[in-house]
Amino acid sequence: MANPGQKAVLITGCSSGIGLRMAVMLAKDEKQRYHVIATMRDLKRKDKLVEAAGDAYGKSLSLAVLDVCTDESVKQCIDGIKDRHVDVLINNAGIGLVGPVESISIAEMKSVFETNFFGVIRMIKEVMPDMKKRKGGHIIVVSSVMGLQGVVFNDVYAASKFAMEGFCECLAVQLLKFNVTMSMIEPGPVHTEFESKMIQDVRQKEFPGADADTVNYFKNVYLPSSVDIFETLGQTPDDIARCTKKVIEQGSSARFRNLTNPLYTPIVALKYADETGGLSVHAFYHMLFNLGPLMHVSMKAMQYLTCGCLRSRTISPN
Ligand SMILES: NC(=O)C1=CN([C@@H]2O[C@H](COP(=O)(O)OP(=O)(O)OC[C@H]3O[C@@H](n4cnc5c(N)ncnc54)[C@H](OP(=O)(O)O)[C@@H]3O)[C@@H](O)[C@H]2O)C=CC1
Ligand SMILES: CC1=C(/C=C/C(C)=C/C=C/C(C)=C/C=O)C(C)(C)CCC1
Repeated sequence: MANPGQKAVLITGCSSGIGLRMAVMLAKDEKQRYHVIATMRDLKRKDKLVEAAGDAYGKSLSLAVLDVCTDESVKQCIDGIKDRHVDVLINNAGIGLVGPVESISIAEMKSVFETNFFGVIRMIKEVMPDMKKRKGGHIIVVSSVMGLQGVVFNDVYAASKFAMEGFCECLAVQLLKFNVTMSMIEPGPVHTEFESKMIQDVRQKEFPGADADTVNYFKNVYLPSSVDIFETLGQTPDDIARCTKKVIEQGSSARFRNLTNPLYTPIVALKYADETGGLSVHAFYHMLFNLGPLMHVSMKAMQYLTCGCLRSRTISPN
């Protein structure tokens, strides 16, 4: 339970990655400003979190079960919190999906939306009415740069994040009237289980329904480039946790969109440099299919050309 003066912070998806590091960092806040309700869908996966939390476990960090895909689970978790009082809701739980669209079933696509889109909405619907009544609160959503700029072969994942961006962009305006702040965290590639699950998943699949050329472009052109991007630009989950802590500290003056990776910002900026989409579609095509190994160099060049002005538009983890 939060002590007087402490903020109650509820985080979804704390069994690994970004959610786990956010929970630990906030629970170990030097000024003890937060009580963290770290949630996960399966408490059998709690050991890594409990170990990382150390002394904070049972004091400034408590655990609860929460599956964002189930109405009852969400309601039960929020009902279990004293006065249902959540000051900061961090929607972090999410799943990835890559591959040729032809080989992905509609059921698989729906399960991505069920977690990444409806999961967030389910949480917001449960917590927001109390925040509006209290005239205060902060809703944070871990979106992605892929919620702002699509990446080839990530069609469904990007769509689920775009959907959330649209939803939250609408809601942010209404919430302002109730003194409730909405902030999106927009990481680029981050080294977590998200990356290892993606690689493992691709190794197991045979991509039925997709033609040989498409499978070849996916496996032999996209995947090596994606691995390269993770190696060149990848951030740590601690970087994202630090950015998110800053956003919480900024409270009602926090920005709506918070890009965490200045090295990825030029890629997102292409869209705003040419709103017709011509520039981004053709630049991505060129980078992927024409540059190959030289993509590395061209990304570096783009970063040098754009570094100063764009870096000031990201939230720095340092
Ligand atoms: N890693 C990256 O490159 C990037 C990630 N993101 C976003 O960051 C967020 C966190 O991902 P990340 O830490 O990287 O990946 P991880 O796979 O390490 O963590 C995802 C977390 O979400 C949980 N989760 C999945 N489904 C549900 C569910 N139905 N209910 C509750 N929890 C669930 C997982 O729990 P379980 O252990 O039970 O599966 C896990 O704790 C996601 O929203 C992702 O889209 C954004 C940009 C880049
Ligand atoms: C930028 C870029 C590429 C890949 C980007 C990747 C792989 C981004 C991953 C982002 C993640 C993992 C976000 C999670 O939410 C390509 C297509 C290789 C080439 C064209 C330029």
